[in-house]
Amino acid sequence: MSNMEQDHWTRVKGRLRSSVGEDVFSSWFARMDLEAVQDESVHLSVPTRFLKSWIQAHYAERVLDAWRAEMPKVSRVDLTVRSAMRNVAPAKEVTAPVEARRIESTGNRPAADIRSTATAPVSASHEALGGSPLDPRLTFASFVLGRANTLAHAAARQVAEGRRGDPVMFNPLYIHAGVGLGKTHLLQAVTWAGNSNPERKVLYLTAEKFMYGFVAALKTQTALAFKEALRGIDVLVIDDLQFLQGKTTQAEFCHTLNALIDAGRQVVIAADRPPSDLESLDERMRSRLAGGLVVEMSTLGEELRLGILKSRVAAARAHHATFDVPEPVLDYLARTITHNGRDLEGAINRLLAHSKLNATAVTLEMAEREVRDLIRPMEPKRIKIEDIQRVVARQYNVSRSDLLSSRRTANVVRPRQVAMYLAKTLTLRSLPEIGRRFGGRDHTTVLHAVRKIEALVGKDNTLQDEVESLKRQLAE
Ligand SMILES: Nc1ncnc2c1ncn2[C@@H]1O[C@H](COP(=O)(O)OP(=O)(O)OP(=O)(O)O)[C@@H](O)[C@H]1O
Repeated sequence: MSNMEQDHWTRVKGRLRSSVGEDVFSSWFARMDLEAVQDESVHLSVPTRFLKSWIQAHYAERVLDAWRAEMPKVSRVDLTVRSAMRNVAPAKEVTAPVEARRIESTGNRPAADIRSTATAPVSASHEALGGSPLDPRLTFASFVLGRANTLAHAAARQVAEGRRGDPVMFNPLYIHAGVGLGKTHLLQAVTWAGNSNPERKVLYLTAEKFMYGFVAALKTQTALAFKEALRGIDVLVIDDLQFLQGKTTQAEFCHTLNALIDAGRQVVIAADRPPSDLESLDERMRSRLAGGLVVEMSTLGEELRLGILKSRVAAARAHHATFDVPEPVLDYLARTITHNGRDLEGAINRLLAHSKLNATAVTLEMAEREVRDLIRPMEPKRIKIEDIQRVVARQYNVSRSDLLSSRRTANVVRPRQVAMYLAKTLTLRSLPEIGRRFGGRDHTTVLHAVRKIEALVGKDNTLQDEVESLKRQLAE
């Protein structure tokens, strides 16, 4: 690779860093390498499939924009997985991405490596069907109930307790929530409980396992057997659906889902967003997913956080009888570690490690010191395109369907352009996706709107005030 290409690459990284911020950059782009620049194509590589699919789903356009700003002739960016090119280790690759995600998303090894290592026998049928590994601790018994998850829990229980041949009440059951709010816990609880009935077969697969299991099966010509196996089960549980990538895999997923639902089998799905936001799936698929019961688990309230902490302490005490965390310390942790369940678990693991290794009792002072980095500022609210359309429609006194319609009168055109501009600047959605969400418009229409409002905001104080006010309303 020439020095000039290396210079370009350094500058592209600089652009990416300033466009996404240091944290995002170091999480997703720090391990990205430039392989080659050929004519109009740039070849980049990353070390894991997980990074590849994440970058493709969330940052493809930004990477391309950064290259275009540097080298206008670039029209495409190809992303490959380094390990896959240099060494083939299929068994590892299936599980590695999940591990990577767990660690990257917390910056804190989940186990703190002192959690219980006891493994209950995994259901034979689950194993035989090639299900993803199950954590024996993630059961209904250890799932703490609160306002955030009552409905999801009730629906999950209902599915788990169903019997072969029972009419299926809601299909699919689709649970969505932000990172670390208990989706995997609930789905694995369904799997454990469902498989405790010898009559039923419940299969838990991460979307990655579905993808790689399926792709591997295709390569070894056993796709039919894989599909048959899937169809022979009573409940299919799919975790992290947002990672389902690739046209063939998605088409297969749709066939499997349709076949199962039509045959009266239950499907349970979890993802980090509602079906309507799963951009990479086609419209028919999204509506099929939304056609059962869609339940959101919201952020963990303080009481629920306290409950989770207490259950973690109780679980730790089963192996470390002298371990104790005084009430005021638990209250302090529940009040300050607001982010997700994984951080709560990490906090208890650290206190346990510290008190064991130093043979000291847990105090408030120790807790404050040990968990300092888990206390994060509140993340800005994730803004949805629907929210933007609602707030803009209200401000300009038009209806949301006006914004999505083909009407071209001035009182509708300007609000529509403002809404598109906000969708581009406040969300990570791509131009084609925004176009689709605004009544199926072309991406060039969105680009035109974004540029127009960008230019006007610089000159027109009234519009600038309106846009600022909309941003404030959306942040509330
Ligand atoms: N209601 C709850 N009761 C008990 N533990 C919980 C609860 N909610 C979350 N946790 C714990 O928080 C941790 C993270 O939860 P989990 O892995 O289920 O999150 P997730 O929503 O699947 O996250 P991701 O989006 O990263 O996959 C786990 O240790 C889990 O046991």
